[in-house]
Amino acid sequence: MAENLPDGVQIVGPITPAVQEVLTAEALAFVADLHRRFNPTRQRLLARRAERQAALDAGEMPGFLPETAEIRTGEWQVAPAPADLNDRRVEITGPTDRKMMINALNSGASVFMADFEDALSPTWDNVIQGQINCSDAVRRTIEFLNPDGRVYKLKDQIATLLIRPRGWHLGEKHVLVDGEPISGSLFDFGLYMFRNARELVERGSGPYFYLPKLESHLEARLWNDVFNYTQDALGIPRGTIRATVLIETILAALEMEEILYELREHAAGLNAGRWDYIFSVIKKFARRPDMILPDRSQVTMTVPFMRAYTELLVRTCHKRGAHAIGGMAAFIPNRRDPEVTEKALAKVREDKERESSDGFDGTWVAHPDLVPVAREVFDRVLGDRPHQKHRLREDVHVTAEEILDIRVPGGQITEDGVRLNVSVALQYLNSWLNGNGAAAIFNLMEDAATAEISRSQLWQWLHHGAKLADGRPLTLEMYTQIREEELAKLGGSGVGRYEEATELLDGLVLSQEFVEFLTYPAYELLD
Ligand SMILES: CC(=O)SCCNC(=O)CCNC(=O)[C@H](O)C(C)(C)COP(=O)(O)OP(=O)(O)OC[C@H]1O[C@@H](n2cnc3c(N)ncnc32)[C@H](O)[C@@H]1OP(=O)(O)O
Ligand SMILES: O=CC(=O)O
Ligand SMILES: [Mg+2]
Repeated sequence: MAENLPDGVQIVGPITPAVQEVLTAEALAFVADLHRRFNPTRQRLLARRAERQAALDAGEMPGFLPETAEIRTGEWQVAPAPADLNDRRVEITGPTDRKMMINALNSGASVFMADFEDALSPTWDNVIQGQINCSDAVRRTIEFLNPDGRVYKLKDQIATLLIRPRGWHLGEKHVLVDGEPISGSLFDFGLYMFRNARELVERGSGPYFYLPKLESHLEARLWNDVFNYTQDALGIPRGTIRATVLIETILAALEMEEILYELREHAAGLNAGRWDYIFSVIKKFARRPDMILPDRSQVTMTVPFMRAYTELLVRTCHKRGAHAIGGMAAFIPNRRDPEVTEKALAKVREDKERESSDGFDGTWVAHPDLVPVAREVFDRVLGDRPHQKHRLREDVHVTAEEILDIRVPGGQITEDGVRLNVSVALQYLNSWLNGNGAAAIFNLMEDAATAEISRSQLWQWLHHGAKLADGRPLTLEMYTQIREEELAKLGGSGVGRYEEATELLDGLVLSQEFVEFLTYPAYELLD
């Protein structure tokens, strides 16, 4: 393969046997073609993100789009769900690690989302091995021998597989097309399609995706164009691909109907991606001294602006015949600590009870031990029905002002909140640099989205000299002292990759400009 590369394609990562297996000349030609066709539009849309950000920085407020009013008032529905995506009451997510994928597929969840995004540190090894694991899962041949001798195999009954490729903003630096990094989205999506689409169709399923971090319906249109082209190129019918879009940016929350409309032939639902949503609220209004969020722990799903967005999501989906899928409660059980587990189960139950009674058709869990509680709660509401789309939620009337009114009643910034953000960000960055994109930190699931909240709050609070509950403003001196103390608690910069994690965090927090994604500078340090 390496000696037979398509014109204009270079591999700049190590050529291991796994790389040779995945990146055949044909596969590379396929993804390079996708990149050449669609990257110019991707670049234009990323530039448009920057323009919209500049307008928000200048004080403009977004709203529902006047130019798409006809889509919102028109009569249309998304395509019906395929049989193996009709009942999605419990969805487990996780990185594309081989053992975890087997555990997730066997977990009793209806769906498993294999994640090349928030939960994955995109090392060269992880993205390539992730493709092999996904292909083996599709063919049901995936097995794993644990160092302790345990053998992992698939059960007869497994979850339906969905794949989450990287967001539009990320590149894959190990493969260059005409001298530039290939789009991470097109690389993950294209390879999965090339290797598995026909096999999935023959098995009576299909290529199913979650689409992350969209900021507008034009970005959904780009995905739709990519889907149509790819299906034609692979000789499978249009509409075979099914995609669930994460509504996890505040700008996308104002374009939910338009996003479903753009993808209507391929749309399988929307998901309320709460963590990136909170991050996006912070990022989009980072320059606004009047739009500062309190401690992360106080921004719960029951604060008014999170209620407004999730209620609108259910109503929008059901009006258009799409599934509404709930998000991730971050509390995770600990098999070695019954008290932690009991608390996690109670918290997750509460979260899933709210979602199911709001009308969601299913939800996410982060750990196999949470599948039973989520299933029990959704079973109680859904019974034998696969979903509850008949609940149109016409009682919901959400205005753009309600989406944008991000005040948290009684919210405060505390020293504990600052410390927690510093410690979580350091621990997560260390984990990510070591190749683990999801980690249990203080009994919570942390991934790229939750870590973004922690580091962006620090930037915002420091940048605006935000007042703590005790009246002190957050200053550079206070941040530096807290960062030193928290780093010392973790063993200091000599441990693991904490030295780089600390430099990264300082860069993100102290920079004059808000860095758009922590993964931009962090990826430069990744193998
Ligand atoms: C904001 C968002 O985007 S949310 C979606 C993205 N985030 C995620 O998907 C996170 C998914 N969750 C995880 O990665 C993990 O649960 C973590 C990192 C939070 C905790 O992992 P661990 O500390 O290893 O958990 P723990 O030790 O309790 O694991 C017990 C067993 O469950 C397995 N397990 C834990 N989580 C998962 C999962 N999500 N999928 C499959 N298996 C899992 C472990 O592999 C382990 O298996 P074993 O007994 O066969 O060895
Ligand atoms: O991807 C999910 C989120 O909450 O972010
Ligand atoms: Mg997310």
